[in-house]
Amino acid sequence: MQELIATGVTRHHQNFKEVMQSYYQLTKPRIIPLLLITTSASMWMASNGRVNPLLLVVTLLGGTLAAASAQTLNCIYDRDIDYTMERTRKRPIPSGKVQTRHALIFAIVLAVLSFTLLTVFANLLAALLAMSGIVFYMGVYTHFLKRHTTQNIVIGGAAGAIPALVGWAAVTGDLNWSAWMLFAIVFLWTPPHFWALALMIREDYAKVGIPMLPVIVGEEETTKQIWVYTLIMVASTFLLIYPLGTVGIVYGAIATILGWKFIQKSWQLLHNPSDIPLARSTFKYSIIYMMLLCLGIVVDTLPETHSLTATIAENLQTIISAIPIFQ
Ligand code: HEM
Ligand SMILES: CC(C)=CCC/C(C)=C/CC/C(C)=C/COP(=O)(O)OP(=O)(O)O
Repeated sequence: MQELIATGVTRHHQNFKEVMQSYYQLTKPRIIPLLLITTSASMWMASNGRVNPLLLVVTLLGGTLAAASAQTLNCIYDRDIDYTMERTRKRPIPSGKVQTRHALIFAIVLAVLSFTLLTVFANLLAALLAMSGIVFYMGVYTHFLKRHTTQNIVIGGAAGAIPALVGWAAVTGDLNWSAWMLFAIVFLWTPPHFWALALMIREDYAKVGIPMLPVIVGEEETTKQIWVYTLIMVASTFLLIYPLGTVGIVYGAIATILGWKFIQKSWQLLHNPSDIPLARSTFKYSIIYMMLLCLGIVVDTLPETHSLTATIAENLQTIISAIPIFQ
């Protein structure tokens, strides 16, 4: 198969629009918005709700280019298994729409553009972190882990959590505990996110010999691990409130409601490990969860929210002190 692609036998003739679409597909574009949402949440936290709009645009653009480069390299490396798996067969390289050599040039151009943009308009740390995301996703996850260990996405998940660090670094030029905490939340979120999906498509992974957890240890053990990671992840979301104090009560309320729902889903899955629709719903919820949690961070850190909660607290204090038993 690789030979076939390498010799270009399967190459397709496409018009300009189709070529553009093929390169766009190489970047696995549906995943990028959520990576940018975690970057944005981090930028809002780092700037106490006052993000410089230009820096935001530049950082998100740099992040998009870096993630697109990483995904393109992954498409090149995994072209053999992508050809065999149902879900990935139509990707541009296995379907012969883009040649491997051209994809490589595309990935390099994207990475160079990302590095330049971030270095010039944000800072060197943000640029280096974005590049480390590419290296880790490609070198550590795709090359070393994906085909060799059931812990592939646990360790590899660190790549997907790096955009949170990029966001913080772009604002402050530095990293602190809060930045690492958001990194840890995304890191711990990745196993429930991915294993719920892997439960649905484990036959596909089994076919190409990828040792995704459900393929090797089965559904029951996988749902146990999803349960444990969900509990630790949800608990970790509160560390941003205490002891870190980066976010407050509004985020706390949102994290509680969202976390409770995630725990419920994982619990149901734990007791119904073969329920594929439930696994699908848990996977979809994991995405909504991360989106809304990040939105919660943004809303919580806005100066308007601070003044609103301060006013509510003051009024509550006045009301409480007017009640005789509290006087
Ligand atoms: C090693 C870590 C991860 C693995 C192995 C993984 C794997 C996957 C896979 C296989 C899909 C299905 C894609 C498809 O059908 O083409 C998916 C979907 C998705 N992933 Fe992940 N993921 C990881 C981390 C992340 C991270 C960190 C984010 C963002 C913060 C993310 C966001 C998404 C989104 C938004 C989708 C849904 C895309 C759609 O609408 O089809 N993933 N993930
Ligand atoms: C800062 C920076 C550039 C970070 C990189 C972040 C990044 C690209 C994360 C991607 C995570 C992800 C969707 C993995 C799926 O890979 P897979 O190969 O298992 O999926 P597949 O089976 O669909 O090919």
